[in-house]
Amino acid sequence: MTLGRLNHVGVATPSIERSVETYRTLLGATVIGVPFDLPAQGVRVCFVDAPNTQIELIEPLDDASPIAGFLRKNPAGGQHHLCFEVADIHAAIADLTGNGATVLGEPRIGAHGTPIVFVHPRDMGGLLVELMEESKDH
Ligand SMILES: CC[C@H](C(=O)O)C(=O)SCCNC(=O)CCNC(=O)[C@H](O)C(C)(C)COP(=O)(O)OP(=O)(O)OC[C@H]1O[C@@H](n2cnc3c(N)ncnc32)[C@H](O)[C@@H]1OP(=O)(O)O
Ligand SMILES: [Co+2]
Repeated sequence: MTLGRLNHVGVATPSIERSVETYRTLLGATVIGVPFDLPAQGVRVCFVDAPNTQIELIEPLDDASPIAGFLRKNPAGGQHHLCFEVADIHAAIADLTGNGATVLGEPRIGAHGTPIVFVHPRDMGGLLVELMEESKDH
């Protein structure tokens, strides 16, 4: 596989509303999306734009959400994952598994409407990595 651009930095938060206010007032964020739910992934999402990438604020929709588990360990929230773009998610999965990495589950549609997968943190030095198939319409 070929590592593509950093699409977003996933940041877990107990409150998207409070986090948006912090990014706006402390960091001067101006382009802030409308929060939306992704029930299939158990998260509520809000994108904050930076010139070269996005912050993906993610809040748990329920106790079964992976973000709920993260917040139980990190109640204030914090950096959760990095998401890189790939040209072909299936080719990337084949390369990763061929190199012994653990890909978590099957590709599913992520917050940008394209297929995503996650690589287990133990394969990436403690970093949760999301791979997102780059959108074909650009
Ligand atoms: C809508 C999709 C959206 C998008 O961009 O399109 C998103 O990004 S949604 C993001 C939320 N979804 C996910 O995170 C799905 C993938 N995550 C998982 O499958 C789990 O969270 C997993 C496997 C990373 C951790 O599972 P779990 O929390 O149940 O297990 P543990 O707590 O025992 O953790 C095992 C091991 O991993 C370490 N860990 C957990 N979370 C993270 C993290 N975010 N970053 C780094 N490391 C993490 C945890 O500390 C444990 O380490 P150990 O040394 O074994 O104690
Ligand atoms: Co993400």
